[in-house]
Amino acid sequence: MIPATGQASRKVLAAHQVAKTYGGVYALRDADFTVHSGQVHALLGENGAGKSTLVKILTGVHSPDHGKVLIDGEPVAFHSPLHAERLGIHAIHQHLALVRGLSIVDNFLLGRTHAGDRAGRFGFLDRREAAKVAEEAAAAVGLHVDPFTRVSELSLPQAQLVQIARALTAEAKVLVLDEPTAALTPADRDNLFERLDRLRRDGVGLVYISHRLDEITALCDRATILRDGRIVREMAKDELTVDAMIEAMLDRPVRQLYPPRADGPSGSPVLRVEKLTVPGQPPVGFTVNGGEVLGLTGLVDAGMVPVAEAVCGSRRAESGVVFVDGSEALPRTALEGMRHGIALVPADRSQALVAGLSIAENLALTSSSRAQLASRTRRRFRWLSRRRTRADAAGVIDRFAVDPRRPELATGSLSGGNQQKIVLAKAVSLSPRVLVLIEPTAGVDVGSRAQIYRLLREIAAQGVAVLLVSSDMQEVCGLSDRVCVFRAGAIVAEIPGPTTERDIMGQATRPLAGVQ
Ligand SMILES: Nc1ncnc2c1ncn2[C@@H]1O[C@H](COP(=O)(O)OP(=O)(O)OP(=O)(O)O)[C@@H](O)[C@H]1O
Repeated sequence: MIPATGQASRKVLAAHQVAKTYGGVYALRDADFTVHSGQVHALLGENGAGKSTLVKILTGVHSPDHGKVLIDGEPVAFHSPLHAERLGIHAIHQHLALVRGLSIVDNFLLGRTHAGDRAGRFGFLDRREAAKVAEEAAAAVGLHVDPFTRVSELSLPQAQLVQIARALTAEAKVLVLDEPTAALTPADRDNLFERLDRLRRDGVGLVYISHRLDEITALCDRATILRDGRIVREMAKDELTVDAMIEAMLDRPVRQLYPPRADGPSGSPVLRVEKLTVPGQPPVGFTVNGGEVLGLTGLVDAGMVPVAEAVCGSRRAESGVVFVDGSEALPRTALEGMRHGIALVPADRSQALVAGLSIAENLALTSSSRAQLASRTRRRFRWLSRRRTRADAAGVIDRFAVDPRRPELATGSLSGGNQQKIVLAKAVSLSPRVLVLIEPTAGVDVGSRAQIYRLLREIAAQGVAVLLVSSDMQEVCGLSDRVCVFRAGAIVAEIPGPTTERDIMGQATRPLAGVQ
């Protein structure tokens, strides 16, 4: 295939017969993969298939156990990701790869301050010039902040935008993007795609990982499919339909992504939020009935996340009241929230998991009461408790299709999507009256997403009030019974029944006249 600029496509980066094991288990084997200049190459596969492992080898995060990496046909051994960057290989990883204690501009400058560096713009240390570049690059992806702000003061989506902006200013031969749109609104995503298209036309080779398959169809020139650590198929652009990609990844079709909504009216109000005020936002109120899924959505930082966090107690509200089943329940901590029957699936999965503990141990740490119960039981019947914990975990692994199916594995060693399934399972195991989910399927593969959506419907059908906060508008439309659209911290519209992305965006971007 010839890039749009007319120059011939070159093999800029390649993996040849690459293999990687973790603790003796293959995450990747016999992988041959080539990135061409001027093309967008998708890497597809279920959670745990080996995509991130391949990307980490191609970008200097890990060394392969076998095989080699080649740049422009020459073998290369990266010492570190910064070494790979200096050779023109840049990446936006699924996890945040910024230094949280440093400002945005200092993160932009990291590794780019050497004379003769490929990132020529930062070939000398001029913070003011770098700040200007950082500010412009951030604005171009929809983030308007002071470039001297520390990353630790940003929200997770904002920090992800910084990561994207930093990579886009690099003079890259190859840019690898692992789930870059998880935190983006459709408008920001379109903006990013335009930038990526420009990079493609300039001859940059792009590797793109996403579980949002419509993005692959829109953007990619070819795809490589991984299953259980092996490359099982290559697909050309004209084969990249959503159904064909699902079959290639899962080896089975997914009949229906979103389960049918409940028939008839939902139950009585379970969650009632009145005049809830979080710092810098106007008071808001809404109700969620038992059996109902209420979607909260809007543009990035439209204010729905702080509101949802205040409902759960993971963020302090300034004022307002929250009722669960008619009892006053404005929690001041997440633990208080759990005691009132409110469970949270947070956006940042690292908040909800102890990476060094096993799947079974993380699941056992769900609530103070359960933890106390477990420790009491553990003291008296240590062997029984461990057996029960393992058996509980095995049940969760089956129900949520966690891979690998080994309760004793540390959650830190799971792939991103599988970690997310454990976070969700922890919240569900509390038997909550109100389940609050923030970006619940970011990084989760399409087969597992279908299972999770079915589970959420089942949970709602048991009379639970489900509050879904998501920037994936397809998900909001597919799953919600009703949608509240946020803008500048206020609810600007409540849309009953099935709705469309277009309706939501119309409300999310409407001028603010009349809204406090
Ligand atoms: N640091 C690690 N230690 C042990 N095992 C690991 C580690 N990182 C990954 N693995 C294992 O390697 C396999 C491949 O994981 P990888 O992260 O490459 O999958 P992935 O295709 O990127 O999945 P996802 O879509 O969920 O991000 C998984 O079984 C995972 O549990």
